[in-house]
Amino acid sequence: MDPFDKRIPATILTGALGSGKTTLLNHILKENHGLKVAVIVNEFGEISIDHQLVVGTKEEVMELANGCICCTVREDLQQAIEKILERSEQPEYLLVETTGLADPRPVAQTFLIDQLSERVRLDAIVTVIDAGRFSENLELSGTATDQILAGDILLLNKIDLVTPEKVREIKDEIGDLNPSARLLETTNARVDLRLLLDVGMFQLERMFPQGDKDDQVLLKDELVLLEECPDCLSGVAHEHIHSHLHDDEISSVSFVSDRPFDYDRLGEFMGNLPEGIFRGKGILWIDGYDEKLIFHLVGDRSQAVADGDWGSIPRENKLVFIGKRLDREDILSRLQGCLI
Ligand SMILES: Nc1nc2c(ncn2[C@@H]2O[C@H](COP(=O)(O)OP(=O)(O)OP(=O)(O)O)[C@@H](O)[C@H]2O)c(=O)[nH]1
Repeated sequence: MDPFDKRIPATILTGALGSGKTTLLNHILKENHGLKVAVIVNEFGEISIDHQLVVGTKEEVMELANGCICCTVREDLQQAIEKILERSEQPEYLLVETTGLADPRPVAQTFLIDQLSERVRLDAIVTVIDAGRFSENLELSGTATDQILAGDILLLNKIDLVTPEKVREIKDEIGDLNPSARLLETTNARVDLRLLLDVGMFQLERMFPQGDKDDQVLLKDELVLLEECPDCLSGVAHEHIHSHLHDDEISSVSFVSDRPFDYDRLGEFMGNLPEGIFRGKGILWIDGYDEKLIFHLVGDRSQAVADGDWGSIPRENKLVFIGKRLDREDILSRLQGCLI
C-alpha cells in the first residue's frame, strides 16, 4: 500500500443473505476508530429496511435499490459515491454493503472507472460467510460461490452455530475455492478492525482468476464498455428486480401496516412459515408492547429483539420475506390475518 496515496479507502461488504453483513457494519460503526465513515447499503426487496437496522452513525445511510446485475458498472452506485464526495465534510472511509444476492464484481468494477478511481481506492472486498448455512447458501445460488471467489478477506461468521469439526470442513472447502484470501473466524462478526479496514488487499486478479495480467486489464475495459445492459444504456425503463436475478425463482414479499400484530397469531405464522421462505427481517409492532422489535429470520432460526421506544417514529409493521417460489398472495393474506 502506498503511504502517500491520499484517496479515500473503500471496503465492499458482501455475503449471502442473512450471513451477518449488517451485523459487521454495525460492529465497524460502533468501534472507536475515530474515522468519519460514509455508508451505502444496497437492498433486495421493494421496501427499505436496512437503513433502519444500521446503527451508530450520525451520517445519513445512503440506500440503493437492487441493481441491474447484467451491468458491469453500477451507475446508481457511482452517483451515490459522487454525491458523498460532494459533501462539505469529506468522509475518511467508505463502506458499501451489497445485497445478499449480488455478485460483488460489478460493485467492485464501479470503483475502477476513472471518475472514481482518482478519488477513491478500493481497499478490499470482505465476504461474510454463514457457517450455519454454508452448504444451503452454496446450493441456493451460484452467487454465494462468486462472493467467496471475489473476497480478499473472508469472514467465516456464526461459528457459534456449528461444531469445531464443521468449522474445519468449511475452512477446507473455502480454502479450495479461494486459497489466497485472508480467512478469519467470527461470532457476531466481531473482528479486530485492523485486520479488516485500510489493509490494501483488493486484487483485481481475484475477480478474473483466469488469464494473465494483460487479459485482466483488457477484460476490465471490455466489461465496462461492452456488457452494459442495453436498456440501461438507452435509458429505457425496465424491471430489474425480478427479471435480472441470477435465479429468477428467488423473490421478496414486503408487508407494511399501520395496525399492530396480535402476538399469538403472529407466533402461529412464524411457527408455520409459508413454503420457500429462508430470510425475513423487519420492524415489528406487537399489540400490548411499548417497544418496537427488530425481527430476523435466517433459515429456520428467528429472533425478535426489543429496540427501544418508538419515539417520534409512527408505529407500524414493516417486514420483508425472501425465498424461493413464494406464493405472494398467500403470504400477504396470512400476515393480514395476524393483524388486530
Ligand atoms: N448465532 C449467530 N447469529 C448471528 C451471528 N451474526 C449475525 N447473526 C444474526 O443473523 C441475523 C442476520 O444478520 P444480518 O447482519 O442482518 O445479516 P445480513 O447479511 O446483513 O442480511 P441481509 O442484509 O438480509 O443479506 C441477525 O439476527 C443477526 O443477529 C453470529 O455470529 N451468530
